[in-house]
Amino acid sequence: MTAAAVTSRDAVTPVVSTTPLDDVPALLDLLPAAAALSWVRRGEGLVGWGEAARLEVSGPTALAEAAAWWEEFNAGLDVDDPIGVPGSGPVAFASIAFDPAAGTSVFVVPEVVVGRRDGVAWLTTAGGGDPVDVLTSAPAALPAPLGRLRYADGALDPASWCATVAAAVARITAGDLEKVVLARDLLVTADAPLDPRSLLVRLAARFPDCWTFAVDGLLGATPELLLRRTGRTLSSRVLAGTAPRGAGADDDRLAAALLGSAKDRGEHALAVDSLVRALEPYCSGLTVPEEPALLTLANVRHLATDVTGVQARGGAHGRVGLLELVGAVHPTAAVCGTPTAEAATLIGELEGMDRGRYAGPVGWLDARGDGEFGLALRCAQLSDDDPATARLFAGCGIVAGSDPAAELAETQAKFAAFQAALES
Ligand SMILES: C=C(O[C@@H]1C=C(C(=O)O)C=C[C@H]1O)C(=O)O
Repeated sequence: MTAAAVTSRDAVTPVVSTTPLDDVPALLDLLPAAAALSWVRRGEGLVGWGEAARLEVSGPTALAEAAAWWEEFNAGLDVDDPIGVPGSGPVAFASIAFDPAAGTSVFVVPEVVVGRRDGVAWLTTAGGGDPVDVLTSAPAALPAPLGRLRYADGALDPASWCATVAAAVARITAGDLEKVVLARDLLVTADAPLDPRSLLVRLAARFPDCWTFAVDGLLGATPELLLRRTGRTLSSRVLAGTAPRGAGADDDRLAAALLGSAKDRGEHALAVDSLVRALEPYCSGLTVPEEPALLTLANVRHLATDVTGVQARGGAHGRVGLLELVGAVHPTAAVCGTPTAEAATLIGELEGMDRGRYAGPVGWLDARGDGEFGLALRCAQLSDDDPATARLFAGCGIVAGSDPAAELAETQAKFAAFQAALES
């Protein structure tokens, strides 16, 4: 575990201070070009920049270590938070590895956070950040045009990836497992550095129903909410089962076919079951709709189930924190498979790439234990070494009835979400 100390200009107790704001421009427009942090949907949420503290953590106890670090960080603060809503006061943005035991998870406490919730806006500064002029100093110059974009295959070319899907279907048919989510990556290089702020603005405009996120160079707009905690209320939006969009009446036909598809309904049920089974022990009540709904996005349509629960008081699970809950529910069968262990092993065997933080939980948490974590999907990891390059990710659930060519097309439709932001 590596943790940067909380910075404080005068080495006294670090102060975290929240101030109400009357008039705030669009949150994403405030972001500086570098080190953007974001969790925004329909103009509300949080953006941040600067680093008051940072934790990078990996290993079998990564999330427990992160929870202890966050608690310790907050214990040492002098907090002034007259607003007291989820996301005001001290906040950490987090991007957790798909496999937290093997990959690196990143937690960042920004120096500056601007938030908006139910129309109320605020500014929080931490670790010596100067609130004065913070909003007027943030905007940067317009980025250079990206020029020509060059794409290259990631770990597997399309034909090899289709062969891995066929191999997975064979393993499922043989009875080794029920479902596995297989992903692939695509490399993109532009003529000029990729500008996180303009990518986020375009993603948010095209995907208003998604959460537009950025943490430590992982940027995207995810439609899937792994877990939100507000007080004792827990909520989740589970997605699995995907169809392409069509034109005119064709689109309606595709929507009806998705709702009626036994293959997609089965795939979806496995994802909902995995979430519900993991969450149930922590809840005094859980509401699970019997039928999935359709979630229609610009590039694809999903089967969606919104689950809500009330976290139990008292007992062994009464004081469980948000990070522990996130660790308990992740990975659901929406991004891993069923059974979880067999699916995770098969992913390691077949995918041929390191998922890093793709398909891991991404979001934020505050000092009260409220927070929101989505799954890092429809995203790209910007390169640390070359600011003009990024790695895009897309995956799909494979079950007995999966057709490799259709799954490849599904990954292409999912890549298109980020590609539209690069190309517009
Ligand atoms: C794995 C991804 O998406 C997941 C897989 C889905 C599916 O297989 O139908 C749908 C939504 C997500 O849960 C991805 O977008 O990369």
